[in-house]
Amino acid sequence: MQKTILKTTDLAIGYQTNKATERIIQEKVNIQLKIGTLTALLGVNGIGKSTLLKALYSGNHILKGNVLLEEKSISKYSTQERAKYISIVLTEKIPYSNLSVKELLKIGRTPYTNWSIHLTSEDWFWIDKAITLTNIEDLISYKVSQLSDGQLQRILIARAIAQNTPVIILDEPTNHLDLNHKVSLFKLLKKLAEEEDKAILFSSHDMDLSLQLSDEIIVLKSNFNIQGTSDTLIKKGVFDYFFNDNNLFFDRDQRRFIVK
Ligand SMILES: Nc1ncnc2c1ncn2[C@@H]1O[C@H](COP(=O)(O)OP(=O)(O)OP(=O)(O)O)[C@@H](O)[C@H]1O
Repeated sequence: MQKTILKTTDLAIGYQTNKATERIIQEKVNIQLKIGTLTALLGVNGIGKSTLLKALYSGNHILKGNVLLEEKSISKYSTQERAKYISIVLTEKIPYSNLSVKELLKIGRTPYTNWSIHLTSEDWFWIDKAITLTNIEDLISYKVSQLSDGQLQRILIARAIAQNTPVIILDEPTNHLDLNHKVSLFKLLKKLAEEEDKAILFSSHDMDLSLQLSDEIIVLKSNFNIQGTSDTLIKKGVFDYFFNDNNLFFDRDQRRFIVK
């Protein structure tokens, strides 16, 4: 039985639009992230995936309920303490473009080095491991500003691996990658989850690959959320009306969407 490291309890997420008004994006969200498990977060544009990911790693945008990391409320962790548990890979452009790739990877170790310039052998161990696992040896001396979007994506994932946290959260990690790199990234994340005992959660619009390669899937719909294996969710018909579009049909046998 895999250990649950992060879970939500009747979580409602959203935004304070003005002093008196809250805009609820999702509510009654009860999900779990388990060690050794690769979990995909799926849902149509604007349904609340990024908002949920932010709530999970930072405690922001929580309107009701709780996010529990190791049974303790996420808001009770200091930023530094939390960074030893959760690393995050976001889609937004990063403000480090003058750094070299190696310097960016060193930033992954700051929860342990406290911004000291002296890295220990353990710090170097994790940086080297991240470089090897993500296959970025040839990019190490590049400046971040010289990277393509797809290369930057891999470097940011390497930084998260260097941070060596039990939980890794990624917001649309495959969105700049070609099919070949998408598949190798999915396989890398799966390997990391299984062999390094990590709980990995990523949001994605790559439905077919997510259904094929994830251990668990969380689906957000309007006023509804559900978690399970892809087999369970397919059998329950969760994907049948996913897009609310008559041109798109989910073929349960082929486990993929087909354009009519
Ligand atoms: N700062 C904000 N204030 C108010 N509403 C916001 C804010 N940021 C996002 N939203 C709204 O929250 C909803 C969910 O947005 P979110 O970015 O979480 O969706 P998403 O599922 O990640 O979408 P996508 O797949 O398009 O990236 C959207 O309706 C969006 O307009």
